[in-house]
Amino acid sequence: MIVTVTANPSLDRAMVLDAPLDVGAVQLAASSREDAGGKGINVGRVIGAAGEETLAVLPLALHDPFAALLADTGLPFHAVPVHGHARSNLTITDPAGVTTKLNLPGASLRSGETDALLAIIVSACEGADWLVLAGSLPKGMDAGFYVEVIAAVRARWGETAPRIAVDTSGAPLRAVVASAHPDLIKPNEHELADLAGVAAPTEDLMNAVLPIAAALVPERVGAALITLGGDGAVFVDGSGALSAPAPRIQVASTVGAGDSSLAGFLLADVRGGDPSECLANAIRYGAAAATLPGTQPPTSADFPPGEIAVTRRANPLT
Ligand SMILES: Nc1ncnc2c1ncn2[C@@H]1O[C@H](COP(=O)(O)OP(=O)(O)O)[C@@H](O)[C@H]1O
Ligand SMILES: O=P(O)(O)OC[C@H]1O[C@](O)(COP(=O)(O)O)[C@@H](O)[C@@H]1O
Repeated sequence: MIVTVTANPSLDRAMVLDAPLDVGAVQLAASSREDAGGKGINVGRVIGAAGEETLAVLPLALHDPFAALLADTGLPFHAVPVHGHARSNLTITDPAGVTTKLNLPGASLRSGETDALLAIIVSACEGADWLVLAGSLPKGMDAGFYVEVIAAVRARWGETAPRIAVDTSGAPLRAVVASAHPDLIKPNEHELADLAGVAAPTEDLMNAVLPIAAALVPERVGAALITLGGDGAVFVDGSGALSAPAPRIQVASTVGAGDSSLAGFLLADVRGGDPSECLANAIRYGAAAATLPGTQPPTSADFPPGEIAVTRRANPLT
């Protein structure tokens, strides 16, 4: 079972343009769709669509229009009652597949609501294989919330605690890496560079991120899956490093591609795959997500054709 946490869910509105985005002009969009989004929800939807057991934990206000969209997904969820409505995030995709994302900070949680969220996450982890802590934290929430969650889950479940994957950025990611030793992190190249305090690489992404990721593993994190958009992904764990290029695809919307990669990785892992199979599945799912409009969960029917070539890499630090 894979439990996902989305502390800051988002009603994702995706607009498709039939001409490049003209900043400052009035422009007619060709189409639009709305999805119940947020990183943990997206991960859970992919896992559920693949037939594996999953539970999404999230804060949700009574009468929030987000609830109807979430119910439509069929994703099993446990909602913690809160006052603030889910934010809306806007994505604009042009004919070349260039995606512009405008994300809101999300409504603050009151302190009792944060405590309730923490308690529900801990109890939801009973018997789980993985706990996925994904996305930003709502405005005003302490950047150490995920650290607190990880400590509480491990204290409650001890030897039987799930492995913990974290897909976040900025201060919450720094806090987790500084003190919580997650089993897996999934930054992209920008989030990894920000974490390491270096400029984000702009070329030769695989070779650029390998030493940055390797410096974190295994002292600070058990493993790192670094996704690189159309350049593929890199995986580093205690036994070494792997890389795989992304297939060439027709991009519809890259929203949810990173979440789908993480879901693909975890799906292969819970089905007994080795790191190479997990990385290949991450690439397949990420690329499949990018071919779908909006934030839709891909399935194996959406996989791009062909094999994913995984390469074992020399340790860049030796
Ligand atoms: N333009 C693209 N072409 C092919 N695959 C892509 C493309 N963009 C994303 N992907 C796939 O999705 C994965 C995750 O994308 P990425 O943009 O790195 O995630 P994030 O949304 O977290 O930044 C990539 O590793 C790749 O497999
Ligand atoms: O929580 P954050 O970091 O603000 O991101 C939320 C947004 O990211 C998404 O989860 C998509 O994430 P990815 O494109 O990185 O896979 C959207 O559904 C949501 O609008």
